[in-house]
Amino acid sequence: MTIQLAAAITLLCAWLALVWRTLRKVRAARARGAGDKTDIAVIYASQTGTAKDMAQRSAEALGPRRATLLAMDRIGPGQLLDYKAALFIVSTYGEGDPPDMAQAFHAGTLDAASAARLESLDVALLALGDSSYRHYCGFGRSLGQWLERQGANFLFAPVLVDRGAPEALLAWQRHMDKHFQARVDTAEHYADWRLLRRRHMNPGSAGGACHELALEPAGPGPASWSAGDIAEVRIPGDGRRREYSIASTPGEGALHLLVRQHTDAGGRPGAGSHWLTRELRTGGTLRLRIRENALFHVPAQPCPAIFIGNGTGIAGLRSLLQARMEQGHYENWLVFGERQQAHDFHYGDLLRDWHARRRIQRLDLAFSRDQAQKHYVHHLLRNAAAELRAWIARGAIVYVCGSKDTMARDVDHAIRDILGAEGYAALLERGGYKRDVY
Ligand SMILES: Cc1cc2nc3c(=O)[nH]c(=O)nc-3n(C[C@H](O)[C@H](O)[C@H](O)COP(=O)(O)O)c2cc1C
Repeated sequence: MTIQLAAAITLLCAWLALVWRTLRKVRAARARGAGDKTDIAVIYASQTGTAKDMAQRSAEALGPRRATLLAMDRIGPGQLLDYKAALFIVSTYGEGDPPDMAQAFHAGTLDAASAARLESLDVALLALGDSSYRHYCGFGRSLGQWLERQGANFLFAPVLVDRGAPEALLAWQRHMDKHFQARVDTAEHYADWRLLRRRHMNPGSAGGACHELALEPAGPGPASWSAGDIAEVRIPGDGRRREYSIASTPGEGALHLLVRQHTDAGGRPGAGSHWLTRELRTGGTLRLRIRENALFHVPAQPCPAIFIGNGTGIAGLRSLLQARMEQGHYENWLVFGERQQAHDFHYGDLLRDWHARRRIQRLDLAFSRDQAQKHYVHHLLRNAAAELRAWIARGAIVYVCGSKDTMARDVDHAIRDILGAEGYAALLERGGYKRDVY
């Protein structure tokens, strides 16, 4: 064989290999449905919807041809290089932990050796948190450090947002404008809502007075929300927003909130709860917006559901139960705790009626001060361990709403003990454990 012929064959082989590789890439991209793939990924990790909302607004500003909006459980660290740029918008939970939807991504980043180097990736980070927590923006910061270690190119320094601070959101808006010519809407879209009625729910209680507020939009158009969503309320003359679980469904004709009067350490009334429960007059208006709490909605399918809560946590559970009634899904188990049955059994008549009519199959109540020995919801769960296992084996979803540092913590320990490490992990894995705790 002459040298020229050998060279020609080598060239032909190289060319064929190139054609084959290109075809394979195109086919793989088609298989991923990536024919219309965008350059920018807007990736969010959110528990109660704030980060998701800001991610949606950022993706909208970039436009669908440039940006793809992705929940963090839809992408792994290994797929980041499918994009030229990744914008991360994440919140922090627990003790500096990631939101539930970020657990798998987070686990992937802990194994730094296996993840790709990210030198070719432009990144930006918006971290939401609350500086009254010890690990302020803990997950956002550790994500930022990981991105840096992988060599990603930060377009601008991470932006940390303390309790929705408008200045920080404006900084994000400015950066997005400068680097992407995208104008993110950071305005808070509050609307006027009118107070229709207010009723005192727990006269004679040893705890703070609890009031139910019934509200309707003051402007035109029907209001819409899903059971489990959160109402953010602005109090006049006070920069901070207050968050309340919505206690009703739109089908009931009004938006209900359960507000407990708070007093600070010096016995002074809390500004927000005081204004809502005392100063706001019937017929008066307040500024409110609804935040979707997508991880705390009822399932569409008729699987069993267990609702666990204490105190004003009954608000979120009540709306979920009402939604279940509207769906005709009656395999419900409610575990509720408060202080005294005579004063603190919020929605007691309704809940007993649902129970009597088998709309709630099982109703377990713990009134801590009705007997000498303290009795709480986690005790009820431990006493019903076998049944809890059976419900969960049948695919039950567990909802927890109420106090984070006491009830939710103790309930979490009880559930772990009852299910064992494997059962607990499996419940998390299938998205069967939903919490709205504060
Ligand atoms: C139970 C709970 C735990 C939280 N833990 C932290 C924390 O450790 N560090 C922090 O900065 N913020 C913490 N936060 C505040 C949230 O990160 C903050 O409210 C954020 O805006 C929520 O965003 P999301 O709605 O997208 O989940 C916590 C909030 C809750 C309700």
